Amino acid sequence: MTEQSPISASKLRARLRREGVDATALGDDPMAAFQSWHADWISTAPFDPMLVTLATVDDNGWPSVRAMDLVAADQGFVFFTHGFSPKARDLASSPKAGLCFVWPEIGRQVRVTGHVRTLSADEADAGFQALPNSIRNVARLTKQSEVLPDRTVLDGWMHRVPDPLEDEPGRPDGWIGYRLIPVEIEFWQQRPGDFQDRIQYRRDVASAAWRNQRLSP
Ligand SMILES: Cc1cc2nc3c(=O)[nH]c(=O)nc-3n(C[C@H](O)[C@H](O)[C@H](O)COP(=O)(O)O)c2cc1C
Repeated sequence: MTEQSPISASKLRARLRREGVDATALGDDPMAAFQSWHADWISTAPFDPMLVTLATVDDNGWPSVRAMDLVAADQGFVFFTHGFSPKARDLASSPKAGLCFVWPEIGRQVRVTGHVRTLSADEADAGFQALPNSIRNVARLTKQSEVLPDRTVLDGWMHRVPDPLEDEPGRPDGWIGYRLIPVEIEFWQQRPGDFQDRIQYRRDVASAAWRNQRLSP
C-alpha cells in the first residue's frame, strides 16, 4: 500500500478561500463540522496538527492562555494536563474555558467556548497510557508550573535511572483529563478581499439544539 502524500496547503487554501463557507454546507452539528475542518487541516501534514490555545480565568477574573495539544474531538474537546497547574486551579474554580484553533496555512480559525468536565478515571487512564513516554515521565516526576530554584533540578530528573519496576507506571495522582463541552463554536474562513465568512453556532439552553448565525468579518 502506498502512503498518502499530504495535500498542498497553499492549493487547499486557495480553493477554500474561493469557495467560502455557509451554514448549509457546515450542517446542523458543529462538532461534525469541526471534525471535517480538522481532517482538512491534518491532510496538509502540519507540524503540530493537534495544537490549540486554551484560555481559562482565575478567581480574580484574570484570564490566561497557553498552547495545548488536543487529544480528541468527539462530543467535546479532550485535553490533558497536570492537576497542580494554574490552569487546573482555574478550571476547578471556574469550569468554563475557551479554545482557539488557528490554521493560517489554509486560511481558517475555529473558536470554542464551553463547560469543562473532568474525565472519568478510566478515560484518563487510557488517555495517559496513549501519551509518549517522555511526557508520562515528566508528568510523574514534576509538578507543572512549580517554581524551581535552578536547572539542576531538571538535570537530576533527566538523569534519573528508571526503576525497572516502574516500567509501565500508571497515571500519577496529579494528571487530569478534561472534556470541554461546547456551548458556542465559530468557524472562520478567509475570503477574497478579506470579507471573511464567519458562522457562529450557539447551543440553545432550553432545547439543547444548535442554532447558527452569520457574523460580520
Ligand atoms: C506545542 C505545545 C503543546 C503543549 N501541550 C500541552 C498539553 O497538552 N498539556 C499541558 O499541560 N501543557 C502543554 N503545553 C505546555 C503549556 O503551554 C503550559 O506551558 C503548561 O501547561 C503550564 O500552563 P499553566 O501554568 O497555565 O497551567 C504545551 C506547550 C506547547 C508549546
